[in-house]
Amino acid sequence: MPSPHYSQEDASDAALLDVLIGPDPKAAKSVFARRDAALDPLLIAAATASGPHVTRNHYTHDFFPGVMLPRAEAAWDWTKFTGEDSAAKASRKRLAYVSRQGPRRQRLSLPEDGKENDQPRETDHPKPADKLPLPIKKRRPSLVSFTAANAGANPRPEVSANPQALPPTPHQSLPPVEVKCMARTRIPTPHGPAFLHLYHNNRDSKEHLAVVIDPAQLDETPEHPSIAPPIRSRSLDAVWNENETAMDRIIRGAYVGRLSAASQHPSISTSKTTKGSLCDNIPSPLIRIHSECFTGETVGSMRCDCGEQLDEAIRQISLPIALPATQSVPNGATIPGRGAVIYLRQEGRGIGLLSKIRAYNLQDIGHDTVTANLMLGHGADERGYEIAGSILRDLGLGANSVDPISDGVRVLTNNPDKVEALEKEGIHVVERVSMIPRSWQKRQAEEDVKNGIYATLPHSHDLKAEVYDEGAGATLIGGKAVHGDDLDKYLRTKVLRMGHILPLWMEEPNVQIY
Ligand SMILES: Nc1nc2c(ncn2[C@@H]2O[C@H](COP(=O)(O)OP(=O)(O)OP(=O)(O)O)[C@@H](O)[C@H]2O)c(=O)[nH]1
Repeated sequence: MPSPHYSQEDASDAALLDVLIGPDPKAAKSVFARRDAALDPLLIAAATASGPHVTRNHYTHDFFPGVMLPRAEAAWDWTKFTGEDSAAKASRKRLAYVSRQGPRRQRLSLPEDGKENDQPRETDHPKPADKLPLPIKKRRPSLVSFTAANAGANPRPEVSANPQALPPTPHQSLPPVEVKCMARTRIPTPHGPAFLHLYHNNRDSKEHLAVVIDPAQLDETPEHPSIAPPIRSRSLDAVWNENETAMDRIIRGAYVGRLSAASQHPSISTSKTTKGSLCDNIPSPLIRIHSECFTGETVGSMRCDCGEQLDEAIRQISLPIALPATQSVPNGATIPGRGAVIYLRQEGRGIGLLSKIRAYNLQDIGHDTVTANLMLGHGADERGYEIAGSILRDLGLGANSVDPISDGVRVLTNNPDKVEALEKEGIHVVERVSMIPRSWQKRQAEEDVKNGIYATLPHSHDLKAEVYDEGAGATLIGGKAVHGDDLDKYLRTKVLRMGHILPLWMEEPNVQIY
């Protein structure tokens, strides 16, 4: 019964509500009354209060959108359902979509009741440089280490259904990282052929990659394995389901040798069958853990050395390896270079491209790369290497892999933290190989010539003459050396503030660090 102070319109609304939520007259005779009646008002309220015009932050707007506004008309022209003609439509009062909230700028600067998103974010108001905490590296929570039992050829990375089964970890909510290579294909590069592997994982939704350099695999057949054991993905070569066909395996890249119209050999599911005849004295595979850098690798930015480093890593890994004479290879041998670049999608040292772009602007007004990150509320370095560890294990490159193909790896990096992180993942680092910027190598060589150490530039060693040539912005794969003031400042900061191991031989006194 409507309350006596209701208007007539209210009363009709109340009557409608009553019809919608009141007891069903037919059901009234039944033994069971409607049990969902109490929910109906909630459902109606939810249905009417949501819709394409309502967002989480705009729930206090009038819930009926401006259906008559020109912009909304095409989508919400209800007159065509009511048979209203255009004159009647034009004479009808045009509804306007009116917000009862204050302007966003006002709400952000004057948080009323601590509602989410009403608080200014740290990135909106960078901290002054002199109020910053120490540059402690903020990393993603470290993950539990893999065991031989759970590493290797998992057909599908899955979260364990039984949390009891997980080994104890300070972050109980995180399952162990599992990766699965979804596809592999041959990529010809300026430095030689590579195999690109695309990985999925159970930790983030990013597609991390492995560029495997092992061209000996191209000449391999099941009957004629190569001298060094091939670097292959266990999860890719696994049998994914009992119905998979040879063509399924070929399409995802689980094949042996070189794929062509005339040659298609699906791989066999265990790496043992494709394992080459182990030769002693084969150096451990050379690897690099590389973090995505859109600006350096795609745009050719000379603010950092990332593009050059990616190119240089692929180049160095592709260099042929001379094997000394041993019992198994009495005359010695030269085998193609072998190793991998694990390409992690952790742009901007893990802070993302948006924040990195903001950080660049802070750098332009005088802050270095570390300070800029801190001012934006980020850590100096927010990267993690657990996924890299899992990918290396999947490729048989960790001592704790299922069926490892080497005892350890040689790592191309100047960053000691990376070495430490890999060791924590159970990947044995037998050697750290420095990544000296090409322009520094050239300058060093010129110094040596000046000092009479060489008569000419020492182009005879592994760096080809043309690689020395500085090409502005030539940081892309197959490019030359990159050089510039911004880059020098960046490199100096990495050495002086981030502990990267590089000789600052070209140090000039009085150069301000940015
Ligand atoms: N936040 C931020 N990230 C940057 C900047 N310049 C490059 N990066 C990112 O830094 C990452 C590469 O890290 P670096 O610190 O250059 O080198 P590293 O990988 O730690 O060490 P190396 O193995 O020796 O190359 C990439 O993800 C780049 O996008 C910068 O100015 N600010």
